[in-house]
Amino acid sequence: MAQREGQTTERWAVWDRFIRAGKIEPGTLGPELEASWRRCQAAGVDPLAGRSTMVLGSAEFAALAERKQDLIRVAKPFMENLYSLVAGSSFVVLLFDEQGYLLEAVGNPDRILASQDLNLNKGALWAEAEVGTNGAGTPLVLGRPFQVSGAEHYCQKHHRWTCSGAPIFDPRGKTIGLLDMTGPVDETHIHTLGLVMAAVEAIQHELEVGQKNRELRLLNNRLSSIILTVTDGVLVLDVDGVLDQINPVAERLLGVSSQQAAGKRITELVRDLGPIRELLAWGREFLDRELELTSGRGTLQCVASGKPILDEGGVVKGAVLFVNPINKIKGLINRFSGAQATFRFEDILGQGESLQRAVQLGQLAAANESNVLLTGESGTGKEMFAHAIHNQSERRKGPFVAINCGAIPRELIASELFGYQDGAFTGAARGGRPGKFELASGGTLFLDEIGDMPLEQQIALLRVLQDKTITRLGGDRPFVVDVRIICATHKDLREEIRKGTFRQDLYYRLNVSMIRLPPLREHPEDIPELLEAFLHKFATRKGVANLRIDPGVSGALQGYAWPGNIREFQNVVERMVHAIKGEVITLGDIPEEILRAPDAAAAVAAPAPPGPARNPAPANLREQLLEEERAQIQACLRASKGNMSKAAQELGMARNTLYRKLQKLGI
Ligand SMILES: Nc1ncnc2c1ncn2[C@@H]1O[C@H](COP(=O)(O)OP(=O)(O)OP(=O)(O)O)[C@@H](O)[C@H]1O
Repeated sequence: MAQREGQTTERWAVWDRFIRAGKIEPGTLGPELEASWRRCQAAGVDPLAGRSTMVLGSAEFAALAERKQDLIRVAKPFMENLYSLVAGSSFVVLLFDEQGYLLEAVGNPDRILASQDLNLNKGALWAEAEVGTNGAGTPLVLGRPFQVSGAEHYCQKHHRWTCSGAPIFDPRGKTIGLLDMTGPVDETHIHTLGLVMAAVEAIQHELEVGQKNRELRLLNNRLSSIILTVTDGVLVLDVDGVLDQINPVAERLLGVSSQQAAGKRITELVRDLGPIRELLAWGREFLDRELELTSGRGTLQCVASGKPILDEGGVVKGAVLFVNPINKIKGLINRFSGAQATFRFEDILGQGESLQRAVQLGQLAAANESNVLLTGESGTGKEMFAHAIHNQSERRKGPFVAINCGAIPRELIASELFGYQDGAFTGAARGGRPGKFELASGGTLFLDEIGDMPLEQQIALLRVLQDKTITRLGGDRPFVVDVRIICATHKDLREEIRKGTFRQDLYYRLNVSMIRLPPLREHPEDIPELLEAFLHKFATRKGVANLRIDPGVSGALQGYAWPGNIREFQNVVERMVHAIKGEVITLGDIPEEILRAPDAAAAVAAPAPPGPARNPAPANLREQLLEEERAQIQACLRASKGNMSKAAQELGMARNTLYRKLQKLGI
């Protein structure tokens, strides 16, 4: 005690010398204290005062306390704990904010301080520049724990105290407050600062845990809302394969609520457990594997991906499965691969009898489920009919999948049609792949160029048509498929049967409804309508309005045999629209090769459709054109019963021009 008093007196002498003469003998004061005193001096702190004059009003303090509520809530129990160690003494435990405003006090500050009226109240500022070197303001300036005892305080009125303060930091190292223990100077003990530091450590830890908990709650909320809103079925498993949680989509797929599912084993729900076992045992994730889920409504084929849940050490703690019914995937594939029927019967142009007969048969076929065989030359509209039949059938909401049997290498047809299992052959995609039959399930499969299908695939196709099941290449289980077949061919299948390249039994299976599409040369009466429609289509695309057709153009086109049928016709019209300069399509715009063709030349010379056979009557082009013009004018004159004005108007020319032409053409 005598030694401490001695120290106090000595310190007081140092202080006194400094206050009076601004001098400190070397080695008589620690460097932090010396620097602090000099700061106080420079700030003009009155060494004889020491009363806080910066006190927050009640509203300001309420706002500050609200901002600091987390700190106060967490620190308070630790302050009480600290106080309990010195209860009965005159110590107080004080909590400040990062600027030095007093936030909270435990113990009774008045007992040692009130008599001095120093304003150690909540909301009072105890920064160094306000009340000189002290156990709150100075550690805040230093940024580390610090003890100020007796005459180490810059203001004399504080010389009766000992203050031990330690700043409180947030996890990123930012000062957020300060904890201080203040008591009578004669009870100064270096351990007091240690106690304060330990309490600060605990407060910081608690704040960090609170922050982490808040972050975890937020993360958990985010994850929950993702799981609740994703369109995949999500199943969360523990490491033993027991369901922890499922999302609403999985509830629908499995036909059970999340509560009913919790606790179930995945073994009760999935047939082929291979990938899930590896996932839970080794954390080996998998992507887009096919799984069969046993739901309340039976077996559901799904595509699933699995991810392990790992702890920090990389140990598997569970797994998440994302599942989608395979039909949904197929629907998406079909949508984005264009596997949709675009045409309807309304899009099929032509009122000619032969075409209309085909349309009627097509509409009949759409009304039932029987297989359809479309025959006809290339470009006659077989695929268009297949679309239209699908779109008018009960299956219109299902997929329309087309495959051209003539365009796929023979050895790939089977895998294209029936799909294959994982590892079925070298080069097969991992996880296997569904075939067109599976993709078309619930809809229509259009087998184009069926006449080109190799015999061995014809046998397989026949089997599918009989059993309504398919087995993937390399697979051992047959799947039920619900597919309507529409076939098309430009070949004469009876002839192919005779040659032995097409199976008769398959022919009868497919040929339940046979629709023959006439070649265009058999319905040239539809050419004006087709011409009008295609011209309009391509002119609109080109941005040309009011495109007109010269008389005679239709007739010339009607005369050509169109071996490529409506497709060829459409292409020619497109070329003509691209080539024209003005707004009128004239005979001169028709491509040479069409006008030169024997049939067209004959038609121009004597435009009298229809009929498949034409007399070839080659003539030079100029003469043909003149002949055509002559025929048109004569027809107009007949129609107007010799009325020149009416005929000229009909022909789109002035009366004088018509007279001139009559003369020139010798009419
Ligand atoms: N009656 C029609 N009305 C309008 N456009 C048609 C008509 N018939 C065919 N087309 C058009 O002709 C083109 C060829 O038709 P589509 O592909 O259906 O013929 P296809 O008989 O299946 O030919 P291929 O045997 O060569 O595959 C398409 O652009 C189609 O839109």
